[in-house]
Amino acid sequence: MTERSKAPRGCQGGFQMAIDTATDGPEVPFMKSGTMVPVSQQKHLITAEVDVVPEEWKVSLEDRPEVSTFEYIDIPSIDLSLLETDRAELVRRLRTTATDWGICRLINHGISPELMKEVETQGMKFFGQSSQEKLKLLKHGNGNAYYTGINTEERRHSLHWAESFVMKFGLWKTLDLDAINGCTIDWATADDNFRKSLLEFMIGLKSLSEKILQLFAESLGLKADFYSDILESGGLASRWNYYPVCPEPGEVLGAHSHTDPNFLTILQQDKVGGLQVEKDGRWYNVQPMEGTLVLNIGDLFQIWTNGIFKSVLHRVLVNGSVSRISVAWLLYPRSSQSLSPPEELVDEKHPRMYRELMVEEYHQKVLTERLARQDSKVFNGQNLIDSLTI
Ligand SMILES: O=C(O)CCC(=O)C(=O)O
Ligand SMILES: [Fe+2]
Repeated sequence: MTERSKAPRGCQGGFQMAIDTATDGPEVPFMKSGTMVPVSQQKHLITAEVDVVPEEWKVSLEDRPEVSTFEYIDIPSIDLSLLETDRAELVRRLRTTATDWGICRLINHGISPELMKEVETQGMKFFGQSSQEKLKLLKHGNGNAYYTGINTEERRHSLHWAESFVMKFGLWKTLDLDAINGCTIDWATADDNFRKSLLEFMIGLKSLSEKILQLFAESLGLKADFYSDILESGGLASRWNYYPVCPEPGEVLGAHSHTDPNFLTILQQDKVGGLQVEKDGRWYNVQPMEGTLVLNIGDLFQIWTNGIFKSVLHRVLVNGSVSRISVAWLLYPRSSQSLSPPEELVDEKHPRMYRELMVEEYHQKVLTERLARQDSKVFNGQNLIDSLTI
């Protein structure tokens, strides 16, 4: 094994498998025949280099965003400074948000504007590299850091107008500079100062997550530390998304509608906008607001709360004049975590909704489902969750 292909500590076994499903996100890893074509034999089309959108990349008519029909309703904003002044109100708001929307904007979350700026700047530098440089980072085997942004002629479904860079940092408890070095070793524009900033960012993210997990537990009437083990034996990954300027923005999507198959996602987006969420059958824009983060509930959280919290369906529109970047931080419980809801969430009025399963099994199902799909629709976790209903 060469130095470069060494896996960062902690990224092994069942956890690795679990993390694979979610970090691939909206990406659908199948080819025409249902088998993967080796990367060396694929005909690459780099999204950013395409002038005329090929027909097969276009989304079907019923999935095309009709911009003129959007209503303006903002997603809820949650101000975490309420922690000091009115904790009960904060808990109440978080519960309503997670139940009604599955998504909110976090204000006063504790991560500094300077660190957020650094993440955005470095992300732009990464995607600004030449295609040649980025193609060196295509996924080979079980890599813990890889680039996706190529589309191949073999694919049948309409493709995402996006490039991504995924890093699987491993377990929270072993998250240190070594883990970051392992994931960024081939990131040519990254330097040690940036790696230190990334570690600082993740420390901030952990402290924010600790607070959020406690508040969510309280909002459900559970012990405050009910979810705390996630920040010990669970893990963290991130997906850096780049949406190049698109010559025909109304005909493609940056990400097709999907739910996140992990537990919780914390998203940083730049000021461009494009993220939309579904609520009661309608799509709403998630307006960017400088310095804030977006928090969204994933599939595992919905199952674990007996369906009280909602894994939100979302998608990304692209635009014709400016590129966009976002960074999604993905939280996972350990693979062997049972998703049976605690007894406090089950009673006669609220019987168990889903059959018994563990994180690992859910992620296996996601992988199987993704590999099996041959039509133009991208995998939607809500259908899979529905299939678990008792
Ligand atoms: O770019 C965005 O705003 C959302 C990205 C997303 O949904 C994802 O990475 O799962
Ligand atoms: Fe997502």
